[in-house]
Amino acid sequence: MEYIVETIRLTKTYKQEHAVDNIQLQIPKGSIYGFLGPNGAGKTTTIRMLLGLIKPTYGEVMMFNKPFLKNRVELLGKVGSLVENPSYYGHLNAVENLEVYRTLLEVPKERVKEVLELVGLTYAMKKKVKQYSLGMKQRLGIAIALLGDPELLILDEPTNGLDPQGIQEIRSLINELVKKRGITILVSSHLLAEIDQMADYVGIISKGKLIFQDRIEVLRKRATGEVRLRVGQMEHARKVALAQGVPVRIDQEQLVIEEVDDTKMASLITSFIRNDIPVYRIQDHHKSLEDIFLDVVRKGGVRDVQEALNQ
Ligand SMILES: Nc1ncnc2c1ncn2[C@@H]1O[C@H](COP(=O)(O)OP(=O)(O)OP(=O)(O)O)[C@@H](O)[C@H]1O
Repeated sequence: MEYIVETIRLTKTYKQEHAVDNIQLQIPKGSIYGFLGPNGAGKTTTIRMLLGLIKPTYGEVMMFNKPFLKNRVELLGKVGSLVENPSYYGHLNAVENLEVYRTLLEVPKERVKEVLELVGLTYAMKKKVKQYSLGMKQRLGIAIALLGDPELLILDEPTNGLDPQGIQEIRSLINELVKKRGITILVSSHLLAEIDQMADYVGIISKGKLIFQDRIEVLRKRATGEVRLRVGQMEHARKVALAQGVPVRIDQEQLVIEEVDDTKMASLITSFIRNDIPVYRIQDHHKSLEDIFLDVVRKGGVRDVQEALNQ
């Protein structure tokens, strides 16, 4: 597998606190890599190191198979980024704003129109940016990031603060960029649902540690189902189930059974009835990715990830 970005034991320490702790990111070429973690987990610090905005305390960033620090100027020429709020001049319109960056990057004049088209802002290109909505400002930020025709686009929480329509627009834009232009995108978020809808790879960071990294399907596959029963005489019911060889646990006053086939379920219910255990409710419960993510983050360790995913 070809990786556009690979970090080797990347670490950033502030006053002995690990903001980023020994992480090995692997971002495959042509992927949308969702970098997921709760606020304060270390996403922005990692991204800042990837872009050379801050220096790692330890470890290394490899980009396009080259050490970042020794090839910084060349490598940054292939990267576009939107980190925190995009900087623009409110009293200028989108074309004028883009022109400022275009001159700095020394790219052809036509590029301004192309990127406006790409992010869907052509219709508002003559409007002063201070009159833009937050979503439009974010799209302008992405347009600026795209000016240099990057091979890698790094977006730090691009949907933060947007309304559902704005979020949807940014999401389609990201998907389109990968499909049409074949670029690689690293996009961070603290919302799993968002990453789930656009990323094909996911890295989960919690308290500075990368606690999961793989294709998003791997995470999804582990979202196995369970059956939840509300019964009387909970402890008695648990013993009856165990005696039948059905592993169960008690959670929130419910009996929880992992994937169990219909025959086994039927005989379990029959046993409950024979034992005078009332069965009030039976529910099929599919663990959502959000449940898994929260489990993983709450437990926050590599061994625990497996545990949480297998639960
Ligand atoms: N310049 C700094 N000095 C001291 N501590 C810092 C500094 N920058 C970040 N931190 C700490 O590092 C940790 C990770 O912060 P970071 O901003 O990378 O998290 P994040 O995942 O991007 O969260 P958010 O989405 O809230 O920005 C936090 O505990 C933060 O307080």
